Amino acid sequence: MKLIGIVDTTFARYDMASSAIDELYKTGTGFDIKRYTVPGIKDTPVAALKLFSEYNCDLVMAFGMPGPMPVDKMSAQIASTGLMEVQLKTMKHILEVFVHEDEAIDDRELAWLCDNRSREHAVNAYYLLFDPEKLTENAGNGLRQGFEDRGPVNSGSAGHKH
Ligand SMILES: Cc1nc2c(=O)[nH]c(=O)nc-2n(C[C@H](O)[C@H](O)[C@H](O)CO)c1C
Repeated sequence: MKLIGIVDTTFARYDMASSAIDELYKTGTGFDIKRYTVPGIKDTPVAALKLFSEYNCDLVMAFGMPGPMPVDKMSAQIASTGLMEVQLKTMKHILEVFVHEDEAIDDRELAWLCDNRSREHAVNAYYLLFDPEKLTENAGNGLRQGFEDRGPVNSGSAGHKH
C-alpha cells in the first residue's frame, strides 16, 4: 500500500485537494491519503517534508493559489523553490499544482480551472506511482493540466526553410 500526501492551503479560493482526492479514487486503488492543510503556499514545503519524513509518504501533491499581486508572485517563486529543494532532498516527487488567481478571466473559470488541473495532476500522480509507462506513452504530446492540451508538433509543421 502506497501513501499519497496532499498539501493544500486555506489561502486558495477553491478546494483543489478534494477534486484531486476524488479523481485519485476514480483512477485506481492501492493507496491511502494523508492530507495536511496549511495557511499559504510558503508553508507548503515544510508540510511536504513532514509528510515524507514523519508519515513516510511516497509522493506529495501540493496545491496552492498564488494571488495576482507582485508579492504573491514572489511568494509563489519562493514556495516553488522550497518544494524543489524538498524533492531533491528526499528524492521523491512533489507535483506542484498551483493555479494563479489571474490565470482565469472570472471566478467561474477559476473554479473550473482549479478542478480540472487538480484532477489531471491527480491522474499524473497515480501514473507516477503505479504505471509510469502511461506517462512515457504520452511523452511529447503537448499535454497541459487545466486548459486545453497544446498537442504535438512534427517536422512537417510550418517554419522557416533552410
Ligand atoms: C503575500 C502572500 N501571498 C500568498 C499567495 O499568493 N498565496 C498563498 O497561498 N499564500 C500567500 N501568502 C501567505 C504565505 O504563503 C504564508 O502562509 C504566510 O506567510 C505564513 O507563513 C502571502 C503572505
